[in-house]
Amino acid sequence: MIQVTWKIKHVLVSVVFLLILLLIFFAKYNSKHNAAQKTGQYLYKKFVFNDEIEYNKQLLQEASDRIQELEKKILALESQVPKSYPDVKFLNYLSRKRILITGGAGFVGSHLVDRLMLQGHEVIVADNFFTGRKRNVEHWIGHENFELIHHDIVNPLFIEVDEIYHLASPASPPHYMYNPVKTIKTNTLGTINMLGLARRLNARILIASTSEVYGDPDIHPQPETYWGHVNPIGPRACYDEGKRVSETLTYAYAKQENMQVRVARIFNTYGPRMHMNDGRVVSNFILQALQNDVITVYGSGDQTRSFQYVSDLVDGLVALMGSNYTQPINLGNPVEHSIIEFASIIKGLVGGRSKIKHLAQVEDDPQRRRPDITRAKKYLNWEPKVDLNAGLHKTVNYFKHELHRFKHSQRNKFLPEKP
Ligand SMILES: O=c1ccn([C@@H]2O[C@H](COP(=O)(O)OP(=O)(O)O[C@H]3OC[C@@H](O)[C@H](O)[C@H]3O)[C@@H](O)[C@H]2O)c(=O)[nH]1
Repeated sequence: MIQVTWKIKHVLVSVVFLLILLLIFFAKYNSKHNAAQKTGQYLYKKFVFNDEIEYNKQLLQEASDRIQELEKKILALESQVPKSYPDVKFLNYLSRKRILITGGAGFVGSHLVDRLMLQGHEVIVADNFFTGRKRNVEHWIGHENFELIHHDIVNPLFIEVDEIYHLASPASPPHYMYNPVKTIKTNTLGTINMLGLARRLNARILIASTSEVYGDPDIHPQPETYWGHVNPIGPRACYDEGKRVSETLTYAYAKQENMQVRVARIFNTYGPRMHMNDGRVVSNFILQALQNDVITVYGSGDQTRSFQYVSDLVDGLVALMGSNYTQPINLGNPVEHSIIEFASIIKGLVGGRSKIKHLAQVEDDPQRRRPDITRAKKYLNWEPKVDLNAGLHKTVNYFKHELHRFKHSQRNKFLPEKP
């Protein structure tokens, strides 16, 4: 019995001793294993993790290549699907005209393209895309009555047409001042080329002139008989003197070559398809208000302008081309607003938290401008129909949409710079 107890004790002591040995072994093994784990993590971070970044980069690159490939395929497929166009009127060959619009991809030009296409005419657009955009006329690309030519009218153009609307020229002050020599060339050489083309074809030509031919006027409102008050060497001269020469050339050709000419003096015009960085007051104020930026009023804001909606202008241009009236005609809305008042109108319409900020006055900025439209009423039976609120409402919606589009594109660098 004593021997059995001793044996149990002996076994127990041996088991305890073994357990202690095992514990020591496990403790040592664990600490070694932890160290190894730490070293492993370090090595993993140093080499494998970096590899993982490279690997992810590679995956992204592959994904982007694949997306590009798919986009190309979608474009190819889209070009096979017959495009649908707005319904154009059918005109027989006697009433259908071939009409050239220079600057037809621009703001005003593209609205004129729409009107003439819908009427059933064949329209050819010549544009150098300095301020015009393919997007403005893309809904007509591929239509059998439509043609788009990438052409700078400073160089001659040889085509066959019945009528020419010569609209090509930058029109916004920051744009036309950006390259004044080019602006002068467009309005002199470009106009000579178009008048030469019209003479060769015996085509009727309408020249887009401007209210800027009146300069900073000392007669108010401005009738067409007013000769203007223009600084010939000021920063605006490239445009206002350019357009004055354009008019001079037009009447010189008309007299010398017995041509059919029309001259529209276009006053401040606004509406959808204005460029996001057009730089003129309507687009600036709307974009500033929509983004809660300060509204930039140049000078005191007491200077005045009269704003016409683009569809009214297009009505006037088409009516003028179709009329027998050959002297210059004002096309503008006679409702006049001061610029500070205009800023409040935009703020009221858009809402938001924008504050008005006065910046330095622009050199040679005309102080008052309002068209006398007696001539247009009498000879074209034309006057503007769209009131400011309705026109601005459409324009604000257009710019809202543009902002949304640009937010989702790389091109948002084109947004007007914040002052
Ligand atoms: O951010 C702005 C932009 C413009 N303005 C002011 O608003 C007034 C209108 O300026 P815009 O740049 O819109 O246009 P302007 O009237 O000076 O020229 C225009 O005249 C008629 C057209 O032929 C042309 O499209 C354009 O030359 C100016 O007094 C200008 O100083 C501002 O106060 N803030």
